[in-house]
Amino acid sequence: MYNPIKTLKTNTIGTLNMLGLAKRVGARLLLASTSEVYGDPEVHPQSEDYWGHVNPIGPRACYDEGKRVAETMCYAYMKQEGVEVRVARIFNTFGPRMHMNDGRVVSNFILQALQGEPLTVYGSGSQTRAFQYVSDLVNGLVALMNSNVSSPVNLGNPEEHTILEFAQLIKNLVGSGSEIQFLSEAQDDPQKRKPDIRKAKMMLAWEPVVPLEEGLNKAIHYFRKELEYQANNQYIPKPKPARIKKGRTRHN
Ligand SMILES: O=C(O)[C@H]1O[C@H](OP(=O)(O)OP(=O)(O)OC[C@H]2O[C@@H](n3ccc(=O)[nH]c3=O)[C@H](O)[C@@H]2O)[C@H](O)[C@@H](O)[C@@H]1O
Repeated sequence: MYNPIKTLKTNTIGTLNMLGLAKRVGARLLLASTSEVYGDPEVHPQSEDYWGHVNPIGPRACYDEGKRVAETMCYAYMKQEGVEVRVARIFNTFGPRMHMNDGRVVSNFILQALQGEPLTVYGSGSQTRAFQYVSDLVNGLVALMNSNVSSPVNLGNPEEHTILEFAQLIKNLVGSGSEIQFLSEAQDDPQKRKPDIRKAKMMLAWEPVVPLEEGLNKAIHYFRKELEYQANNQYIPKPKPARIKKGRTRHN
């Protein structure tokens, strides 16, 4: 996490401000919550009624607890002030136009594979994740906002892989000769994660439709183009033309 305190402020004060605004203008509020509210789960797959297993003082705490209190605030405003809320618990998502260098696994592995660098697996790589393509998520968010479901809903793709399998898959799709490098494991890294999406299926008639490989190929295509663009286009800042007042000459 780049800036834990700003992360905490955005999730708490930011959500509080938005709930206040929603109350004033009578808007329906969508909270982009996260699978991280389940922490390092002791229940698998994770359904919405699981309360989670979060270390409140660990390195992920400002994000996880920030999102948990954001959910708490949503339901306080709903009960006390009648604000309409929709809460999506978003599981790992990827796709074109994701940030190249945010350090998450999809962007890291694709960039490493494209550049012939080692793919950095933290720990043994036996931890699991399930990745959904961005357009599936967007369809789920639209369905949720248009529904009358005010309780939290998981949005994710239940196809689960180990991180090592995932590294090998990306390496193959890129056609890369990169090695796989094992680094020390991340502290408090959730060991298993997979959404139970029965609620979204039943109440929103939603489920992911984009197969993992198809989505990854689109993301790889995007990253390849970005790298080419960056290699061919150095950004050279041009000074703004001096604004000279009429009738007066500027002497520097
Ligand atoms: O989408 C989610 O639910 C959450 O996913 C991420 O958390 P995380 O699942 O840990 O995502 P990554 O940082 O992409 O890591 C996934 C796994 O890959 C591993 N990893 C990551 C990067 C890397 O270079 N190598 C590597 O092995 C991590 O240790 C972890 O086990 C984000 O940090 C959260 O913002 C988000 O809410």
